[in-house]
Amino acid sequence: MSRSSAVIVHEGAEVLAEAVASRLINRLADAQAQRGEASIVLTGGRIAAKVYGYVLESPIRSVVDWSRVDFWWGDERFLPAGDPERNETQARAAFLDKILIDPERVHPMAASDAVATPEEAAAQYAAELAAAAGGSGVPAFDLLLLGIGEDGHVASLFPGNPALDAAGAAVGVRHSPKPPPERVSLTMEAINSATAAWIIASGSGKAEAVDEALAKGELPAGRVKAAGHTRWLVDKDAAANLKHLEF
Ligand SMILES: O=C1O[C@H](COP(=O)(O)O)[C@@H](O)[C@H](O)[C@H]1O
Repeated sequence: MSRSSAVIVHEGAEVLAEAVASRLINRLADAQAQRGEASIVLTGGRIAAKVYGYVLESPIRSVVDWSRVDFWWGDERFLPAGDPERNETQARAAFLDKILIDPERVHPMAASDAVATPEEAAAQYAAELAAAAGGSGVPAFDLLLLGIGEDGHVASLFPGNPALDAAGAAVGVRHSPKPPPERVSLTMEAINSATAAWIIASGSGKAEAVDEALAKGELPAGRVKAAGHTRWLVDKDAAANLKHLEF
């Protein structure tokens, strides 16, 4: 599989979210056409919530058999189950609780009322990933979604945090500059093993991070290079500093 990367600029946040939702549905439908099942890694954040809303409302939603999709998470805030700040809670409220899925195929990261530490949650997640991959490593995700922070973080891999260079599939994160301080994340290695990684960025607050990551390959976001393709799906505000692009 050869790695490729591209940037696709959209008019605004709503167009971006609707377009990503359509792409996502088609990507999963194609995977199911080939293998009978599909897998997706979900992300948290504001634009992701919009995307999930558009998936739910999409007229083509039924081209995917959602009961044969495995749902994983790229990162999680280490908080009690059901906490509104958990990425799992957000995705369930936005679409998972409203479509026909197989609960056995939903793989949330452990909550802080289930395990004692983010490291324990990460170890448990790595074991679940390895089991799904047939014994070790991570499954070849058909699609991995990522938001990007103003500081260029992806998943819960923050600039300068030791978790950024962690080995293995998942890592416990401490001292996150963005609350809550304790989190769980896929490692960069696991992220980059995905068949497709899409970084979704909306708004002027993300413009600097998008530019630094793309132009200089810096920041955690600049290290995302999926095994198959990497797509930067952005709106005009987030792309505003990309001087080499005309749009
Ligand atoms: O904390 C997180 O932030 C990022 C980006 O969120 P946004 O609201 O600024 O778009 C998100 O991608 C990540 O999953 C989440 O845990």
